[in-house]
Amino acid sequence: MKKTLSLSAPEERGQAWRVLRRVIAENGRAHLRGYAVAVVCLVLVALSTAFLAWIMRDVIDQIFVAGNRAVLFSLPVAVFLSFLVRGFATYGQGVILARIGNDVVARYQRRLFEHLTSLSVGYFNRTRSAQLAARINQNVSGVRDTLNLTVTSIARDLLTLIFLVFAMIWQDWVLSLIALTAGPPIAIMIARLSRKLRKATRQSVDLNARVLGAMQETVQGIHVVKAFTMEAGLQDRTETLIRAAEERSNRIATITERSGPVTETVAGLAVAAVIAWSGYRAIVYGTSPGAMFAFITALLLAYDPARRLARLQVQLERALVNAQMIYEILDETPEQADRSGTVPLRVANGEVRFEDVRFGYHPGEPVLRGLSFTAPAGRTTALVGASGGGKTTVLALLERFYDPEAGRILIDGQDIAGVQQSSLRRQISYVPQHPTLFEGTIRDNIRFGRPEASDAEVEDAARRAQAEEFILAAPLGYDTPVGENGLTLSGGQRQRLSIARALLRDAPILVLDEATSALDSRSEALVQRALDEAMRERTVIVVAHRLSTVRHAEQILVVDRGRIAEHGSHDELMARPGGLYARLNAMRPDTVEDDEAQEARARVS
Ligand SMILES: Nc1ncnc2c1ncn2[C@@H]1O[C@H](COP(=O)(O)OP(=O)(O)OP(=O)(O)O)[C@@H](O)[C@H]1O
Repeated sequence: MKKTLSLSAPEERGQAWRVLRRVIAENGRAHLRGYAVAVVCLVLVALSTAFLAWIMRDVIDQIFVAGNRAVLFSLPVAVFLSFLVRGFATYGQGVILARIGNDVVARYQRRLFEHLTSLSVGYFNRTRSAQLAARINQNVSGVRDTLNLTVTSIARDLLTLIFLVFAMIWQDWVLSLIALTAGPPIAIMIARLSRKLRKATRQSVDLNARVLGAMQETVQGIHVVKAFTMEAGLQDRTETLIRAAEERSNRIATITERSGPVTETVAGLAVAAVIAWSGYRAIVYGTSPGAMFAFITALLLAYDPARRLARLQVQLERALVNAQMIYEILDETPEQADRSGTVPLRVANGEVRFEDVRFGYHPGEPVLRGLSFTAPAGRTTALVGASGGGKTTVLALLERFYDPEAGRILIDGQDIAGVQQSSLRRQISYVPQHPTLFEGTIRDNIRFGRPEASDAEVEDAARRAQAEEFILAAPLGYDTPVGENGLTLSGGQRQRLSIARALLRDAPILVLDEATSALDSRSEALVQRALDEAMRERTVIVVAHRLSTVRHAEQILVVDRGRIAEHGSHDELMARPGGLYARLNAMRPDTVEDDEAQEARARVS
């Protein structure tokens, strides 16, 4: 954003033209026919308007001066007909342009949605999601306006103006010259206003996006807001934003409206000069009043489209800023895009290998510092270690949410950087720490695991994930809609749905980030049973928080500051006195005995 603001004026203008050309190139062709009809309508509007000015000469000279009865019927009918044409043509262009505009909005929404889903996780880390949605919402309408304003301004106002200027020159070229002196000062003024408007528009969109984003985040986190009595504090912070957004909107309105007084003043001067000069000629040389009347009618009629063109230029400027902001999102390239020549991943056993992997989310802040391990096929590998050591990051790299800076990640000997991402992710079931539920029914949410799965398969997965009992107890069973973020479900229930989704996927590799939040013992036991089912006969890499998961893992890796500090089975690692694992275990609030007691409780329930 800063880059754009610091551009020099000609560069900015060049950029605005490029955006305009791009919007037209990308959308114009699909609507060529619609635009052609709209242009015909607009030309009719322009012609009928110019015709009205033209006919005024005969109205004055023939009816009022010459008293010609023969035209008393034909001239009013001609005036009426031109109004009729103008009315229908205005309706036609209005409806057609609105429809095209709506289609353009829909196209950009589709494009943006598709593009956003293709962008890397890193992009969303850098962007506040609520603000992104608000920004898109505001800017998409800008693209629609860019196209429609261009068509309307060129086809209706510019043509009307050209026709009227011809009518004026035809009537009296000296008077036309006087009238046209108003043009250059207005053009210079508009150019200056446009520059100011570009900056204000960008700031306004950003501020409004922050206001809407703040509201959305507050609604989403309403429990925390209330629990921490954050209402007043949040209101204060939002109030600052709202006030800044209001101030920007006022500024935009002031700049936009500033074209009014200047246009009026300059145009008023030109009209006054025309009246003075033509009046003088009528009085001194006795020129026909009809010619003068026709000229002044043309001049007054030209005034409206000229004023609209001046305003349109200003509005177009705003729309182009909006369009440019949309392109800034659309031009964002996915960091993990498939390279050319990638092949599908073929998994035979499902062995996962990290070779000297180095990675950091930000330059100069390494998170993984040469991490190597092998997760044997069909076995469970548990990652344990102090918070912030990089365990979740290991899972994220395996899913290829990010690419390592150095080192390789191999699945059955194939470097995941060289395989198609979709094929990689199809071979992995992912159970995140915080399960996400989407708008739709319980069945829909499980089916995301494998969209082509039958109802019976969905239900089987739910049963194996220990979720069937609460699903059947829900009002509509599997067809019960889940609230936004699954608010109607408990934490444990959400986790079990998330596990059911992974079970349905039935991939050879299971990546599991165990929830740290404590569940009650019955729920915990049910989740554990669901996990045991999910982990059977697969390669499992689990960030383990439950002691039972750790103890049952064939291999435990202790991750410490981005490296594997120790590895082995639970018993092997416990046997190392003073070892990191032994120390970590000593710090755990739940001891092995507790864990066993918990398992016993689970068996009872
Ligand atoms: N999306 C991100 N952007 C920037 N830094 C991140 C991101 N995710 C994690 N980090 C940083 O990377 C480091 C490792 O985080 P990671 O989540 O992998 O640790 P962890 O071992 O899983 O911790 P925990 O047990 O608390 O979940 C931390 O210092 C964290 O601040």
